Amino acid sequence: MSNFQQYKLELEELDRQFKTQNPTDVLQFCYNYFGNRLQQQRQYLWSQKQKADTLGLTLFPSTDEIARDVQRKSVPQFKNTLSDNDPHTKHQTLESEDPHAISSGEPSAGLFKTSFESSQASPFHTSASSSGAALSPTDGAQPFNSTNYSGFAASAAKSTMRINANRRTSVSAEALNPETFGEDGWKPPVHQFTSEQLQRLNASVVKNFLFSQLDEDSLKTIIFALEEKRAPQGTEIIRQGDEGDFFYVVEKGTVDFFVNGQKVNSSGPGSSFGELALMYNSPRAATAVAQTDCILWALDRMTFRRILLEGTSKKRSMYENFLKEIPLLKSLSSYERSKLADALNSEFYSVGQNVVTEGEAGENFYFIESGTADVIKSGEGVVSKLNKGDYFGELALLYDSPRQATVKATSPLKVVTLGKSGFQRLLGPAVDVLKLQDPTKH
Ligand SMILES: Nc1ncnc2c1ncn2[C@@H]1O[C@@H]2COP(=O)(O)O[C@H]2[C@H]1O
Ligand SMILES: Nc1ncnc2c1ncn2[C@@H]1O[C@@H]2COP(=O)(O)O[C@H]2[C@H]1O
Repeated sequence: MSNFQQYKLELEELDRQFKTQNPTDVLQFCYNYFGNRLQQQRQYLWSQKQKADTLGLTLFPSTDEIARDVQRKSVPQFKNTLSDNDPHTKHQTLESEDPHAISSGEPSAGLFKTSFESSQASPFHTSASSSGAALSPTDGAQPFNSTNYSGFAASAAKSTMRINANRRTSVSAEALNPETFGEDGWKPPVHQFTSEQLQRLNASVVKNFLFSQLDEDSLKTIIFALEEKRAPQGTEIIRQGDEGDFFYVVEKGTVDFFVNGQKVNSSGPGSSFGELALMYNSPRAATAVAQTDCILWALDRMTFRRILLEGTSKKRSMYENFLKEIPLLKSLSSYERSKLADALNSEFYSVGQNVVTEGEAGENFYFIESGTADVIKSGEGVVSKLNKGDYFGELALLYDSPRQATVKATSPLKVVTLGKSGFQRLLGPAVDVLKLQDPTKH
């Protein structure tokens, strides 16, 4: 692609995003757009260093500090040079003991100088190796130990907030766009697993609904990019305000979440967390602490963005407004509604079709997104009429019983479905409301 074509593509993309987002501050918007694009390209080229050399691009200014990082073979993070000095950004500096850490309040000295930092190796205990070396069968079963924990806590304290502080940019503005990278040589990490690890992955993580929409190739990519990490009880897995590096799926244990020191949430096996900072390039929105010994599977930021970002953000924006309007879900926080959106799917039924049939086993809970349906009981006929925003199918899931009635579409029907595991995990206090409103008891 010629430089001119590339330039035109950039302008077209900027134009598209401008029209979608209609920003109030035009210069800031353009500034962020190009800063982020540059950051993405440099990050990408670092992973493709050879390609950068061929293009004659000097990626790194040769300061001593940077040379040391390169020698250590740590992967540098290319920052948007602007975020540190962005007048719209409220800076917050966490205490830093790291001599390489750049204070977020410091003015930048050059295009890449202050935007350059070495990524900190995760102090988590890792039992899958990215070097590709085969693991011994015992590797998957290392005991929890306190050294792992203290290492993690010390490292977390060193982080400073640097990217898009206190600001959540749109997902699309930040999304990596493979097309604009031309022939994209991005390669996800490929880890090797013991057969015991593979068994555990298949039994739990692979069934996560976030992965259920993926085609076979994407699913494989995700699975092999996952890294097993163990967090003994009390480990601070994520610290609020840090930048995002990994997305986590919980295989075992419970994780607590704190926002400004207040506990806001906990989640257990089958849940996931750490997506917000990766989706929006924003600082971590909460602190995540292992309430019990946890086994987690971590997915690196790039693989998350390349493979999971689009589906996740599409679902969140698709269902966000709809979920807000459902009375049953009023008690959920907006974050809980986002997590619920991740687990939803849409189904369509034509007039006269049964969505659920009396006496059958039930796997899903339903909300009506548009259209109408009748609830019919054998011997009684139509017992209820359902419209937009109504729900059904809760009884089979609440009581593990067969469907108590048939629900039939009376006009073209669009329903949003939630599977059994999401129903039990994501509805929170709404489950009590469902029990109270049981139609068979009224
Ligand atoms: N109430 C909450 N608000 C924000 N984040 C939350 C909340 N509960 C859990 N989290 C998770 O905590 C994570 C902290 O890192 P992230 O901001 O990347 O993503 C966040 C969410 O996945
Ligand atoms: N009077 C009723 N008796 C039984 N089910 C009803 C009634 N009214 C509405 N329903 C809904 O119809 C659904 C059929 O599947 P479930 O039994 O899972 O859950 C049921 C309820 O959501």
